[in-house]
Amino acid sequence: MLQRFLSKWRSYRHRFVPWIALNLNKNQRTLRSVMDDSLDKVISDHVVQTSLIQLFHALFVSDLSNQTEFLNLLPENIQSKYQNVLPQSITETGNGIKGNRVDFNSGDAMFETLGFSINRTTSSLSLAGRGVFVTAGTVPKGAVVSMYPGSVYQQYNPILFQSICNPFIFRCIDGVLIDGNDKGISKVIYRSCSRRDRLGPYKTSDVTWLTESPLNPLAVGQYVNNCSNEKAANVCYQEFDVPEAFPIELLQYIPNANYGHDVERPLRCVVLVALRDIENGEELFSNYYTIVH
Ligand SMILES: C[S@@+](CC[C@H](N)C(=O)[O-])C[C@H]1O[C@@H](n2cnc3c(N)ncnc32)[C@H](O)[C@@H]1O
Repeated sequence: MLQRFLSKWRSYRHRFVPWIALNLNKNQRTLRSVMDDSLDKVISDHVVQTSLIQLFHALFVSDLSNQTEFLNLLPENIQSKYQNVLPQSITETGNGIKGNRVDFNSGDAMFETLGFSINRTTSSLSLAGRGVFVTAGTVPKGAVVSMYPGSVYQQYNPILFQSICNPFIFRCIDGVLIDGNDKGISKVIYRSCSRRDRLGPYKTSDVTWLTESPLNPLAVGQYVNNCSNEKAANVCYQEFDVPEAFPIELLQYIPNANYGHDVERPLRCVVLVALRDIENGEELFSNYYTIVH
């Protein structure tokens, strides 16, 4: 009996630990099955990376006047990438760049770059709290539509206290956990890990997903609700490890930070990918269970 339970438990590689524990025998029709770990990804890492860089670049450029101090500290070859896109209110002084505040709207940057916007509001499911909706444009099939923010725990990191009554613990296919709770102890831990990992003046992660107005508008994926028999999944989760070559000036929009200070592998992110075209006004639904056979 115990053996059967353990083997079933191990085959649930993905998603929400407490939710799965409570619903193991319910709603079998909402299970997602993949035949092998390697078949879990529906788009390539290259496509994920290109799409994130495209959006983060737009966020950086539309906020350039607030980035001047940071930009001035970057190597010249990186600074020169932004010379052509400096807004008019920014004036060059020698090698450095000085500027006045320009209005910054990350939602606009998202719409202009990706062709859609998303936001959190009351779910269309009763008693499900908030959910994430497409609020402008259409999300094309295969697009990165959201990111799952939070502290990243390796299998050997302790997470007991943070996980008590916490519905936001996401389990990756390899057992890495991401705590996307924006309240309580989870919030305090994320802030301190993010601050710890700064490379001098360079932020390596974003903390604004802990607020109602994240700088990176994709970083609301922890609010996506589970599909049901009536509402099929229109997005799925996919792991993405941030490569070393990721532009340093854009790391500030990554909504994840390692819990441990000595992690030797690349930073884990999780993105949500559209399984079909998703129209303006539709709520995003994922699949909280994935079975790997
Ligand atoms: C990761 S959170 C999602 C965000 C949540 N809706 C909120 O506003 O905090 C997971 C929790 O959302 C709720 N939830 C998700 N999908 C649901 C569904 N299909 N029906 C009812 N509740 C759901 C459950 O309370 C679950 O523990």
